[in-house]
Amino acid sequence: MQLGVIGLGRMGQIVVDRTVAAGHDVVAFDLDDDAVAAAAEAGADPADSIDDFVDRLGPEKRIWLMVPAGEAVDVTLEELEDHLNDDDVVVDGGNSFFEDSVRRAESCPAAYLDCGTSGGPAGAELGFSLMVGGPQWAYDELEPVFDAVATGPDGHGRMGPSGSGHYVKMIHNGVEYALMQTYGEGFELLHEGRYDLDLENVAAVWNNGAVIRSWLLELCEEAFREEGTDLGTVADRIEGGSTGTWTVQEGLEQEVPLPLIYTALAERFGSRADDGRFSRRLANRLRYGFGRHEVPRRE
Ligand SMILES: NC(=O)C1=CN([C@@H]2O[C@H](COP(=O)(O)OP(=O)(O)OC[C@H]3O[C@@H](n4cnc5c(N)ncnc54)[C@H](O)[C@@H]3O)[C@@H](O)[C@H]2O)C=CC1
Ligand SMILES: O=C(CO)[C@H](O)[C@H](O)COP(=O)(O)O
Repeated sequence: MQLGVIGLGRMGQIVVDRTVAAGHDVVAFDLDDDAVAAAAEAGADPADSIDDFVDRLGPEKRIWLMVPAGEAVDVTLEELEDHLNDDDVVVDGGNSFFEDSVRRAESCPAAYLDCGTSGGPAGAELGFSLMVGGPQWAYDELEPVFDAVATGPDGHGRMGPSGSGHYVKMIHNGVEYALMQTYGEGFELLHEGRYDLDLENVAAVWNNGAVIRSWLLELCEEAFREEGTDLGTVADRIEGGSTGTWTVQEGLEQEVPLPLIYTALAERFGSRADDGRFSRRLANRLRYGFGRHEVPRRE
C-alpha cells in the first residue's frame, strides 16, 4: 500500500520506519527539512511541500498525520482539503482532543480516522497500541498499515465511531498520570523512609513477578539506574497536562469521580510554582496563627 505521512518528529519517524519495513511505499512531508531528509534516509519518498506531497500520492490517498495536536492538525487539513475526496482516508495519529476529531471528521472530504497512539518513541521496537475511531470501511482499508505501526494485528482495534479513538486515548493518558503518581508516592516513601534502600534494586525485584509490575515500573527501574537512587539532578517540575485536563473535565461532565487522576494532574500543576506553592506557604503560616508552631522561612 502507498501511505503519505505528514509530521516526521519523534512519532512520525517511527510510523515511517515501521511502514517502510513492512514493505509499504511511503511519501513523507514535514515543515522541517532535516526531518524530511531523515525519512528519505529511512526509505521514504521525500516531498518538499503539501502540493508536492499530494502529487506523489496515487488517486486513492491514504494519509497519516503525526503533527502536534491542535492548530497544526487544522492547518494541515485545510491545506489538504482541495486534494481529497470521499475515496480517500486521513488518519490523525496524534493526541487530538476527541471533540476536535468529531468536528474534523464532519468537515473533512475524506474518511477520517482518529487514532490514539500509545507506546511513545520508546515503543518503536515493539510497535504501538492503536485505538481507532471512525468508519469501519476506512479502518478495514488501513488495516495493513495499522498492522505495521502497531505491535501487530492484536495491537490495534476499532473503538467505535468518530471521536472514540481519541476519547479512549485521552482516558488512557489519565490512567497514565495516576499510575505515575502512585509509583512516585511509593518510591518517595521508600526513599524518605526507615531503610537505606537501593531503589533500582527494589524496582527490579518488583518487576519480576510482583503484582504491581508494569512497563512504567520498568521505566522507574531505568530512571534509578541512569540517574541514581536519589534521581540526581532531575528537577521537581512536571510538564504536559492537556490530556489529563481533558480527562478530568470529562469526568466532571459525566459525573464520574476521578480523584486519583485529578490528584495526579493537580500535582503537576503544583510542581510548576516557581517559588513554592502559595497554599503550602499559607498553611505553614496558619499553623503559627493557631498553634504558635515555628514558621520555616525562605532564604
Ligand atoms: N511523544 C510521545 O510520547 C507521543 C506523542 N503523541 C502525539 O503524537 C503527535 C506528534 O508527537 P511527537 O512526534 O512527539 O512530536 P514532535 O514535536 O517530535 O514532532 C512533530 C513534527 O510535526 C512537524 N510539524 C508541525 N507542524 C507541521 C505542519 N503544519 N506540517 C507538517 N509538519 C508539521 C514538526 O516539524 C515535527 O517534526 C502529537 O499529537 C503527540 O501528542 C502520541 C503518543 C505518544
Ligand atoms: O500520549 C503520550 C503517552 O501516552 C504522550 O507522551 C503525551 O505527551 C503524554 O501526556 P503529557 O505530555 O500530558 O504527559
